[in-house]
Amino acid sequence: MALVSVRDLEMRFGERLIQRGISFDVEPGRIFVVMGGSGCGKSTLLKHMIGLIEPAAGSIAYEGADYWRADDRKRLQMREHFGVLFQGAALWSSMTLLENVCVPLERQGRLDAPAREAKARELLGLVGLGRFADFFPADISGGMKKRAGLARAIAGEPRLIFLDEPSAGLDPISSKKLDDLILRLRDHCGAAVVMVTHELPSIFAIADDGIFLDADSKHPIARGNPRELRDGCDHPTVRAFLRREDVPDPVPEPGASDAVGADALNSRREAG
Ligand SMILES: Nc1ncnc2c1ncn2[C@@H]1O[C@H](COP(=O)(O)OP(=O)(O)OP(=O)(O)O)[C@@H](O)[C@H]1O
Repeated sequence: MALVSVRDLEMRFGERLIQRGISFDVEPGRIFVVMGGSGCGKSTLLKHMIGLIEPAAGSIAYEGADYWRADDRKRLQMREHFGVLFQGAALWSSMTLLENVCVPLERQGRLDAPAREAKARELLGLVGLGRFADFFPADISGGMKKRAGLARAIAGEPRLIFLDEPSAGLDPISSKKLDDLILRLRDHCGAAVVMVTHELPSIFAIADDGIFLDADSKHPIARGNPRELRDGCDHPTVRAFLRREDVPDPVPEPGASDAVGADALNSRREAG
């Protein structure tokens, strides 16, 4: 059985449709990437999946249990298996890295204080921050914050890790290190990863599977292994994104004269 099954999901803010017809499965131990241009609804999809926003229609099930039809107790149980790293890492600035990583362990209530601290130190070591346990977030770099955020996200030994643009703002070397770390953490926890990212090198290096959301048509336009989509998908938007090809110029509005159409196209080119 799939770890996650999303079926015919429809996402709206009030009357405004963001996406509809989203269906996919995520299998245990796989890295699944949500792709698409700015504003198509990738982060919104993650927020639906972690229980922050209720779908307008459709379902999201974890190991066969429908999240939004479950009672509060069952939902809480499901959320205990999630590890989440939002954009910006969202560490608590008044706490040291060690204290930040201890928070989910305290919430779980399974370990006493010395065992929590030992576990948090082990996790910080795993992400290469062992020497920085007593630092505050303001005193470390952006890449280190992301790694600390990852340590916190996996502290509760999640079965499912959600990452929203983990390598945004990182230089290519830090970004590559973060990719390697995500693979190691996936292997360490045996968890599945659902990740939003624009970083093509990351997508091709670590994603097993994925979905491509389209802002214009407001539904997914491709699904599958990103490398296979890059090499075999014919949709112009998917090709433009994954192969960095030019997007074809829009067809001029019917009725517009050639001169007006050419002017409009030229001014668009100058503006762009
Ligand atoms: N709380 C909200 N209320 C109303 N509209 C929202 C809200 N959050 C997001 N939106 C809108 O929903 C659309 C999708 O936003 P979302 O942040 O999910 O896009 P995205 O694909 O993650 O974009 P990006 O790649 O730029 O981060 C956008 O048009 C955004 O303005």
